[in-house]
Amino acid sequence: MGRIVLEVKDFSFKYRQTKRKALKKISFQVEEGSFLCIIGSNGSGKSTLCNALVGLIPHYFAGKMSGQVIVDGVSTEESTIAELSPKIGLVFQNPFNQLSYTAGTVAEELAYGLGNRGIPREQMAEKVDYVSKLMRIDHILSKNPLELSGGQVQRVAFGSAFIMEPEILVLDECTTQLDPSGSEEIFDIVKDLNKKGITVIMVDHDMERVARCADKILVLDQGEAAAIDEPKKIFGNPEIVKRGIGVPDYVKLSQALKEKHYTEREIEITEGPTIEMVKEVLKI
Ligand SMILES: Nc1ncnc2c1ncn2[C@@H]1O[C@H](COP(=O)(O)OP(=O)(O)OP(=O)(O)O)[C@@H](O)[C@H]1O
Repeated sequence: MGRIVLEVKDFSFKYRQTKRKALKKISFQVEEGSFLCIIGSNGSGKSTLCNALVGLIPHYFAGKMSGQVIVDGVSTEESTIAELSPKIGLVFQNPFNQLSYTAGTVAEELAYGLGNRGIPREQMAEKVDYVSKLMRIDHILSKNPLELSGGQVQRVAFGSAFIMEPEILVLDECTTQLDPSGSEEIFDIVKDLNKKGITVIMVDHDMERVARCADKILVLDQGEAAAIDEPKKIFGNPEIVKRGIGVPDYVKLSQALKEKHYTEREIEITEGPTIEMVKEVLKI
């Protein structure tokens, strides 16, 4: 087992304005360099958990919390957001929430966090150049961030989180404004970053993608952690699948085949990670 970079211990949170707890006694650990996907139906607490992981809870959102989130050995409650930012960064679900609203250009927007960290100008320019090329926004560096399309803002939002080079990147449904090919492009970047050693925690509704990317999946259900396990265990477990989460097509396929009593010998299976999951569902 690898080094634990993030630990959530018995964590509960209730927003000040609501009666119901948004998160209830959540506990899990994340290994360095792994890829955790968080899934669950609307309102199950996914964004709240993201806010807690990066310290926005308790430092920004008012409410009642108990338990702990420990990032790289340090409790988020006892650190400031600025102290946490080299360790863990969030790409917001709504990319407009990521904008500083003080930068006049995309280049300034990307450099905003670096400026706060006191990075020298020359180094800043190099980082802006690298990240803008990676995110394919180098052609809009001189534009006003408020005049961009939703998809462009999403790329800028991602770039401004990534430019801070956090050890853990938390992505809360970060491609909702992008078309399918733009979305896949961002996920390819995310997978690449993960291969280079960055720990990724990603909220996503696309179960095919979740099954493809995740080392582990955390299922949230009405603020509770219903399960945390490998994709094939999650999608192969009918009890978990009942909890309002979508199911990848190959799981539906393997379940249909199972009902018709097909066996492995009768199905011509090509290679790929999903085959393991088909087998898990078929128990073959
Ligand atoms: N800023 C807030 N103030 C008060 N209550 C909030 C706030 N954000 C979320 N909640 C409440 O917390 C609960 C969990 O919401 P959350 O947004 O974390 O769920 P989610 O799983 O991310 O949903 P979705 O899939 O729709 O994004 C909901 O009952 C929601 O109304």
